[in-house]
Amino acid sequence: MAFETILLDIHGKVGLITLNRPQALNALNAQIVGEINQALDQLERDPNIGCVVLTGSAKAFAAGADIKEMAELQYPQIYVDDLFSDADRIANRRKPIIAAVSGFALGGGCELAMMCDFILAADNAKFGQPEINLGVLPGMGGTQRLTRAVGKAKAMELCLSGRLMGAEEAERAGLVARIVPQAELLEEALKVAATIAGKSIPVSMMVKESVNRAFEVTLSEGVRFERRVFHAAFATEDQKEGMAAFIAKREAQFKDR
Ligand SMILES: CCCCCCCCCCCCC[C@H](O)CC(=O)SCCNC(=O)CCNC(=O)[C@H](O)C(C)(C)COP(=O)(O)OP(=O)(O)OC[C@H]1O[C@@H](n2cnc3c(N)ncnc32)[C@H](O)[C@@H]1OP(=O)(O)O
Repeated sequence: MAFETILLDIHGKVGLITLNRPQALNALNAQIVGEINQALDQLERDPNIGCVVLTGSAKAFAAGADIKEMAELQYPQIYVDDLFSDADRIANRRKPIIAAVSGFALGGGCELAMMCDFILAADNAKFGQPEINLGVLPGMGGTQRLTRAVGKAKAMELCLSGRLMGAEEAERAGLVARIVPQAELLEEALKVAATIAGKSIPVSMMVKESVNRAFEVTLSEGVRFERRVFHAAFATEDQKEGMAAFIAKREAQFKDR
Protein backbone atom coordinates (compact mmCIF):
# COMPACT_ATOMS: atom_id res chain seq x y z
CA MET A 1 0.00 0.00 0.00
CA ALA A 2 1.42 3.40 -1.04
CA PHE A 3 1.39 6.21 1.53
CA GLU A 4 2.21 9.90 1.04
CA THR A 5 2.31 11.28 4.60
CA ILE A 6 3.57 8.28 6.59
CA LEU A 7 6.15 5.54 6.22
CA LEU A 8 5.28 1.94 7.14
CA ASP A 9 8.06 -0.53 7.91
CA ILE A 10 8.02 -4.04 9.36
CA HIS A 11 10.72 -5.06 11.85
CA GLY A 12 10.10 -8.74 12.59
CA LYS A 13 6.86 -8.86 14.61
CA VAL A 14 6.75 -5.04 14.98
CA GLY A 15 5.07 -2.55 12.68
CA LEU A 16 6.72 0.90 12.57
CA ILE A 17 4.63 3.89 11.44
CA THR A 18 6.61 7.11 10.94
CA LEU A 19 4.75 10.38 10.44
CA ASN A 20 6.28 11.99 7.36
CA ARG A 21 5.15 15.61 6.86
CA PRO A 22 8.46 17.23 7.94
CA GLN A 23 7.70 20.48 6.13
CA ALA A 24 4.85 21.09 8.60
CA LEU A 25 6.37 19.39 11.67
CA ASN A 26 4.02 16.45 11.04
CA ALA A 27 0.94 18.64 11.45
CA LEU A 28 -2.11 16.37 11.41
CA ASN A 29 -4.76 16.56 8.71
CA ALA A 30 -7.40 14.20 7.36
CA GLN A 31 -4.90 12.59 4.97
CA ILE A 32 -2.30 11.66 7.57
CA VAL A 33 -4.93 10.38 10.03
CA GLY A 34 -6.47 8.35 7.23
CA GLU A 35 -3.11 6.87 6.30
CA ILE A 36 -2.30 6.04 9.93
CA ASN A 37 -5.60 4.16 10.12
CA GLN A 38 -4.93 2.36 6.81
CA ALA A 39 -1.53 1.25 8.12
CA LEU A 40 -3.04 0.15 11.45
CA ASP A 41 -5.77 -1.81 9.61
CA GLN A 42 -3.01 -3.62 7.69
CA LEU A 43 -1.00 -4.33 10.86
CA GLU A 44 -4.07 -5.51 12.80
CA ARG A 45 -4.88 -7.98 9.98
CA ASP A 46 -1.31 -9.34 9.94
CA PRO A 47 -1.18 -12.33 12.34
CA ASN A 48 2.60 -11.96 12.59
CA ILE A 49 2.47 -8.43 14.01
CA GLY A 50 2.27 -8.24 17.81
CA CYS A 51 3.04 -4.57 18.48
CA VAL A 52 3.18 -1.19 16.71
CA VAL A 53 5.51 1.79 17.16
CA LEU A 54 4.26 5.24 16.08
CA THR A 55 6.92 7.93 15.75
CA GLY A 56 7.78 11.19 13.99
CA SER A 57 11.00 13.10 13.37
CA ALA A 58 13.73 14.14 15.78
CA LYS A 59 12.25 17.66 15.89
CA ALA A 60 8.54 16.78 16.00
CA PHE A 61 6.32 13.84 16.75
CA ALA A 62 3.43 16.06 15.57
CA ALA A 63 2.88 19.80 16.07
CA GLY A 64 -0.90 19.39 16.27
CA ALA A 65 -3.72 19.77 13.80
CA ASP A 66 -2.81 21.52 10.57
CA ILE A 67 -3.75 25.08 11.50
CA LYS A 68 -3.64 26.30 7.91
CA GLU A 69 -6.26 23.70 6.94
CA MET A 70 -8.31 24.18 10.10
CA ALA A 71 -8.49 27.99 10.00
CA GLU A 72 -11.23 28.08 7.36
CA LEU A 73 -13.51 25.39 8.84
CA GLN A 74 -17.13 26.39 9.65
CA TYR A 75 -19.32 25.23 12.54
CA PRO A 76 -22.31 23.55 10.89
CA GLN A 77 -20.10 21.47 8.60
CA ILE A 78 -17.61 20.22 11.21
CA TYR A 79 -20.52 19.32 13.51
CA VAL A 80 -22.32 17.39 10.75
CA ASP A 81 -19.04 15.75 9.69
CA ASP A 82 -18.22 14.96 13.37
CA LEU A 83 -14.69 16.30 12.80
CA PHE A 84 -11.92 14.24 14.48
CA SER A 85 -14.18 11.22 15.04
CA ASP A 86 -11.99 9.17 12.69
CA ALA A 87 -9.16 9.54 15.17
CA ASP A 88 -11.14 7.46 17.69
CA ARG A 89 -10.24 4.42 15.55
CA ILE A 90 -6.59 4.89 16.56
CA ALA A 91 -7.44 4.87 20.28
CA ASN A 92 -9.60 1.74 19.92
CA ARG A 93 -7.00 -0.55 18.35
CA ARG A 94 -6.54 -3.98 20.00
CA LYS A 95 -2.81 -4.56 19.41
CA PRO A 96 -0.44 -2.51 21.59
CA ILE A 97 0.83 0.78 20.14
CA ILE A 98 3.89 2.58 21.58
CA ALA A 99 4.30 6.33 20.90
CA ALA A 100 8.00 7.15 20.47
CA VAL A 101 8.05 10.92 20.92
CA SER A 102 10.96 13.18 19.98
CA GLY A 103 10.58 16.93 19.89
CA PHE A 104 7.18 18.56 19.76
CA ALA A 105 3.96 16.66 20.64
CA LEU A 106 1.54 19.55 20.77
CA GLY A 107 -2.24 19.77 20.59
CA GLY A 108 -3.37 16.92 18.38
CA GLY A 109 0.18 15.59 18.50
CA CYS A 110 -0.02 15.19 22.27
CA GLU A 111 -3.53 13.78 21.90
CA LEU A 112 -2.32 11.26 19.32
CA ALA A 113 0.51 10.15 21.61
CA MET A 114 -1.98 9.74 24.50
CA MET A 115 -4.21 7.54 22.29
CA CYS A 116 -1.30 5.10 22.17
CA ASP A 117 -0.79 2.64 25.03
CA PHE A 118 2.29 4.29 26.46
CA ILE A 119 4.77 7.00 25.53
CA LEU A 120 8.56 6.60 25.38
CA ALA A 121 9.91 10.14 25.28
CA ALA A 122 13.23 11.37 24.00
CA ASP A 123 15.03 13.79 26.31
CA ASN A 124 14.16 16.59 23.86
CA ALA A 125 10.41 15.89 23.89
CA LYS A 126 8.04 18.78 24.58
CA PHE A 127 4.35 18.14 25.28
CA GLY A 128 1.48 20.59 25.43
CA GLN A 129 -2.11 21.46 24.64
CA PRO A 130 -1.60 25.05 23.40
CA GLU A 131 -4.92 25.23 21.53
CA ILE A 132 -6.07 28.14 23.73
CA ASN A 133 -3.46 30.30 21.95
CA LEU A 134 -5.49 29.74 18.76
CA GLY A 135 -8.86 30.55 20.31
CA VAL A 136 -9.93 26.95 20.68
CA LEU A 137 -9.45 24.12 23.17
CA PRO A 138 -8.19 20.55 22.70
CA GLY A 139 -10.62 18.70 20.44
CA MET A 140 -9.29 15.15 20.19
CA GLY A 141 -9.40 14.00 23.81
CA GLY A 142 -6.69 16.23 25.27
CA THR A 143 -8.71 17.60 28.20
CA GLN A 144 -9.83 14.05 29.06
CA ARG A 145 -6.76 11.89 28.59
CA LEU A 146 -4.29 14.46 29.93
CA THR A 147 -6.39 14.95 33.08
CA ARG A 148 -6.48 11.19 33.65
CA ALA A 149 -2.74 10.94 32.99
CA VAL A 150 -1.35 13.83 35.04
CA GLY A 151 -4.22 14.97 37.27
CA LYS A 152 -6.49 18.01 37.21
CA ALA A 153 -4.06 20.64 38.46
CA LYS A 154 -1.35 20.11 35.86
CA ALA A 155 -3.81 19.36 33.03
CA MET A 156 -5.78 22.51 33.82
CA GLU A 157 -2.62 24.65 33.97
CA LEU A 158 -1.31 23.25 30.67
CA CYS A 159 -4.64 23.67 28.84
CA LEU A 160 -5.33 27.16 30.27
CA SER A 161 -1.79 28.57 29.88
CA GLY A 162 -0.82 26.73 26.69
CA ARG A 163 2.67 26.22 28.10
CA LEU A 164 4.84 23.31 27.05
CA MET A 165 6.05 20.55 29.37
CA GLY A 166 9.45 18.96 28.91
CA ALA A 167 10.23 15.26 29.08
CA GLU A 168 11.41 15.26 32.72
CA GLU A 169 8.25 17.02 33.94
CA ALA A 170 6.11 14.76 31.73
CA GLU A 171 7.68 11.64 33.23
CA ARG A 172 7.32 12.95 36.80
CA ALA A 173 3.69 13.76 36.07
CA GLY A 174 2.93 10.28 34.72
CA LEU A 175 2.34 11.18 31.07
CA VAL A 176 5.47 9.36 29.93
CA ALA A 177 6.57 5.80 30.78
CA ARG A 178 10.29 6.44 30.36
CA ILE A 179 12.77 8.98 28.97
CA VAL A 180 15.45 7.82 26.50
CA PRO A 181 18.35 9.78 24.93
CA GLN A 182 17.01 11.11 21.61
CA ALA A 183 19.57 9.25 19.55
CA GLU A 184 18.50 5.94 21.13
CA LEU A 185 14.72 6.46 21.13
CA LEU A 186 13.77 4.49 18.03
CA GLU A 187 16.09 1.59 18.84
CA GLU A 188 14.68 1.39 22.40
CA ALA A 189 11.09 1.66 21.19
CA LEU A 190 11.60 -1.14 18.68
CA LYS A 191 13.29 -3.25 21.36
CA VAL A 192 10.40 -2.84 23.82
CA ALA A 193 7.92 -3.46 21.01
CA ALA A 194 9.73 -6.66 20.01
CA THR A 195 9.54 -7.84 23.64
CA ILE A 196 5.78 -7.19 23.71
CA ALA A 197 5.33 -8.78 20.28
CA GLY A 198 6.99 -11.95 21.64
CA LYS A 199 4.24 -12.37 24.22
CA SER A 200 0.86 -13.99 23.55
CA ILE A 201 -1.05 -11.75 21.14
CA PRO A 202 -4.52 -12.51 22.57
CA VAL A 203 -3.24 -12.03 26.12
CA SER A 204 -1.59 -8.72 25.24
CA MET A 205 -4.98 -7.64 23.88
CA MET A 206 -6.58 -8.79 27.16
CA VAL A 207 -4.04 -6.71 29.13
CA LYS A 208 -4.73 -3.63 26.99
CA GLU A 209 -8.51 -4.03 27.28
CA SER A 210 -8.37 -4.57 31.04
CA VAL A 211 -6.05 -1.65 31.80
CA ASN A 212 -8.12 0.70 29.63
CA ARG A 213 -11.31 -0.50 31.36
CA ALA A 214 -10.02 1.23 34.52
CA PHE A 215 -10.89 4.56 32.89
CA GLU A 216 -14.46 3.49 32.18
CA VAL A 217 -15.90 1.67 35.21
CA THR A 218 -15.90 1.55 39.04
CA LEU A 219 -13.08 -0.30 40.84
CA SER A 220 -15.27 -3.25 41.79
CA GLU A 221 -16.60 -3.57 38.24
CA GLY A 222 -13.08 -3.28 36.83
CA VAL A 223 -11.77 -5.95 39.20
CA ARG A 224 -14.65 -8.20 38.16
CA PHE A 225 -13.93 -7.53 34.45
CA GLU A 226 -10.25 -8.34 34.96
CA ARG A 227 -11.07 -11.53 36.82
CA ARG A 228 -13.34 -12.75 34.02
CA VAL A 229 -10.65 -11.97 31.43
CA PHE A 230 -8.06 -13.79 33.60
CA HIS A 231 -10.36 -16.80 33.62
CA ALA A 232 -10.65 -16.56 29.82
CA ALA A 233 -6.85 -16.68 29.46
CA PHE A 234 -7.06 -20.33 30.58
CA ALA A 235 -8.88 -21.07 27.32
CA THR A 236 -5.74 -20.20 25.36
CA GLU A 237 -2.96 -22.56 24.34
CA ASP A 238 -0.58 -19.75 25.30
CA GLN A 239 -1.53 -20.07 28.98
CA LYS A 240 -0.77 -23.79 28.87
CA GLU A 241 2.51 -23.14 27.01
CA GLY A 242 3.55 -20.25 29.27
CA MET A 243 3.13 -22.18 32.52
CA ALA A 244 4.57 -25.43 31.09
CA ALA A 245 7.64 -23.54 29.85
CA PHE A 246 8.24 -22.04 33.30
CA ILE A 247 7.99 -25.43 34.97
CA ALA A 248 10.32 -27.00 32.37
CA LYS A 249 12.73 -24.04 32.76
CA ARG A 250 12.61 -23.23 29.05
CA GLU A 251 11.53 -20.19 27.00
CA ALA A 252 7.84 -20.09 26.13
CA GLN A 253 6.83 -20.14 22.47
CA PHE A 254 3.48 -18.34 22.24
CA LYS A 255 1.50 -19.23 19.12
CA ASP A 256 -2.14 -18.12 19.61
CA ARG A 257 -3.19 -15.54 16.98
C1 LIG B 1 -6.99 20.00 10.09
C2 LIG B 1 -8.40 19.95 9.53
C3 LIG B 1 -8.91 18.55 9.35
C4 LIG B 1 -8.62 17.69 10.55
C5 LIG B 1 -8.96 16.26 10.31
C6 LIG B 1 -8.31 15.33 11.32
C7 LIG B 1 -6.98 15.87 11.85
C8 LIG B 1 -6.47 15.09 13.02
C9 LIG B 1 -6.92 15.72 14.30
C10 LIG B 1 -5.95 16.72 14.87
C11 LIG B 1 -6.33 17.13 16.29
C12 LIG B 1 -7.28 18.26 16.34
C13 LIG B 1 -7.60 18.69 17.76
C14 LIG B 1 -6.43 19.45 18.40
O1 LIG B 1 -6.74 19.55 19.79
C15 LIG B 1 -6.30 20.86 17.82
C16 LIG B 1 -4.88 21.26 17.54
O2 LIG B 1 -3.96 20.47 17.51
S1 LIG B 1 -4.62 22.94 17.22
C17 LIG B 1 -2.85 23.06 16.91
C18 LIG B 1 -2.04 22.93 18.16
N1 LIG B 1 -0.61 23.09 17.87
C19 LIG B 1 0.03 24.28 17.95
O3 LIG B 1 -0.55 25.28 18.29
C20 LIG B 1 1.52 24.31 17.60
C21 LIG B 1 1.74 25.21 16.40
N2 LIG B 1 3.17 25.27 16.04
C22 LIG B 1 4.06 26.00 16.77
O4 LIG B 1 3.76 26.58 17.79
C23 LIG B 1 5.49 26.03 16.26
O5 LIG B 1 5.48 25.59 14.91
C24 LIG B 1 6.42 25.10 17.07
C25 LIG B 1 5.87 23.71 17.14
C26 LIG B 1 6.63 25.67 18.47
C27 LIG B 1 7.78 25.06 16.34
O6 LIG B 1 8.23 26.38 16.12
P1 LIG B 1 9.48 26.59 15.15
O7 LIG B 1 10.58 25.68 15.52
O8 LIG B 1 9.72 28.07 15.12
O9 LIG B 1 8.98 26.13 13.70
P2 LIG B 1 7.91 26.92 12.78
O10 LIG B 1 6.82 27.49 13.61
O11 LIG B 1 8.63 27.79 11.82
O12 LIG B 1 7.26 25.68 11.97
C28 LIG B 1 7.95 25.07 10.90
C29 LIG B 1 6.94 24.92 9.77
O13 LIG B 1 5.89 24.01 10.25
C30 LIG B 1 4.65 24.70 10.16
N3 LIG B 1 3.78 24.27 11.27
C31 LIG B 1 4.14 24.09 12.56
N4 LIG B 1 3.07 23.70 13.30
C32 LIG B 1 2.03 23.63 12.43
C33 LIG B 1 0.64 23.28 12.58
N5 LIG B 1 0.13 22.88 13.76
N6 LIG B 1 -0.16 23.37 11.49
C34 LIG B 1 0.35 23.74 10.29
N7 LIG B 1 1.67 24.07 10.06
C35 LIG B 1 2.47 24.01 11.15
C36 LIG B 1 4.99 26.17 10.24
O14 LIG B 1 3.92 26.92 9.70
C37 LIG B 1 6.24 26.22 9.42
O15 LIG B 1 5.88 26.13 8.05
P3 LIG B 1 6.28 27.31 7.04
O16 LIG B 1 5.68 28.55 7.61
O17 LIG B 1 7.79 27.34 7.08
O18 LIG B 1 5.71 26.91 5.72
